[in-house]
Amino acid sequence: MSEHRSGFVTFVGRPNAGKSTLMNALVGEKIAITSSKPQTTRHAIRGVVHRDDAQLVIVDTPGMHKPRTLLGKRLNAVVQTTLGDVDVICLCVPADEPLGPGDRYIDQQLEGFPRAKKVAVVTKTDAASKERVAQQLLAVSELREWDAIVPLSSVAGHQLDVLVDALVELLPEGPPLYEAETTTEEPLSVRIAELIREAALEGVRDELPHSIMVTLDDIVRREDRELTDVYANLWVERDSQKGIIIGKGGSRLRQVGADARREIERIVGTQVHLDLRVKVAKEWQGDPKQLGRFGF
Ligand SMILES: Nc1nc2c(ncn2[C@@H]2O[C@H](COP(=O)(O)OP(=O)(O)OP(=O)(O)O)[C@@H](O)[C@H]2O)c(=O)[nH]1
Repeated sequence: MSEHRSGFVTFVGRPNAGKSTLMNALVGEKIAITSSKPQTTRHAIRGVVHRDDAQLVIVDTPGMHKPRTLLGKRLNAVVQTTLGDVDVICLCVPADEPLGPGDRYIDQQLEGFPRAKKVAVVTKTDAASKERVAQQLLAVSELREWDAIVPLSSVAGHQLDVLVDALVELLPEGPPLYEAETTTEEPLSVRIAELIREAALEGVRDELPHSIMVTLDDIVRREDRELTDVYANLWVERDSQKGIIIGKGGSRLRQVGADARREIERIVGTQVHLDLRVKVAKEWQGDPKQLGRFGF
């Protein structure tokens, strides 16, 4: 039997390419949020895939895009640091949309990381015809010399094992880096904040998704009963957005709270009481002080 392998892998690709969904499918536990809104992933989240012969540590990155706001610039800096550290970079390209300037821009950025092996992943094959998938594989293969090219569907669960095999082969030999039970390093507070943000993103449009930020004041596990109190703030940039989030008579906020609570209960393992306050941080995406407070 060959030696044990271990190392770091990250997924890049334009917004909505299916990176978060793929990582969740690989790790088998919901740790990165997914939504139909672009650019919802803001943290470098690690998931760990365990096998007898290998351990694959997956680092999720914010979408790589041309920065327009200060937040955009800081997010890109996170991406640069992440990519400098990993063993394999996977460029995700959806099968159901033609290759565009966004994909080429990111592909060109990969030149800056010569140490990493590079894998092309054609995602969402369930959403495209066989011919379309074949065309996309051809188009992708013309971008560069890849170490591997894998078409797959995270939703249908097709070819995920093929990707894991290909990635493991590209990892250096080394011991396991994490305990066998570990599936994520992300602190509980960050996971909870992300679940609330995911619930809040449901059904909102235009610029609002990017204006939403969630912070946690406290998580208190009651001693006398199976209950956890979560104190959270949902930040928006303008008073008008506050109204949208809260909804008529508070109806929308109640829905967000109920949706988030269900997901939080799954990861904390007790009932949850969620105290969710909506607050305004004026134009926080362009305010260095606010960005610092939010951890960017
Ligand atoms: N049909 C189909 N849809 C998928 C698949 N994978 C992801 N999607 C959908 O594509 C959309 C984007 O998926 P995400 O995983 O959030 O994409 P992302 O690349 O992480 O997006 P950002 O966080 O914006 O960078 C969601 O609506 C997913 O449900 C797939 O295998 N098949």
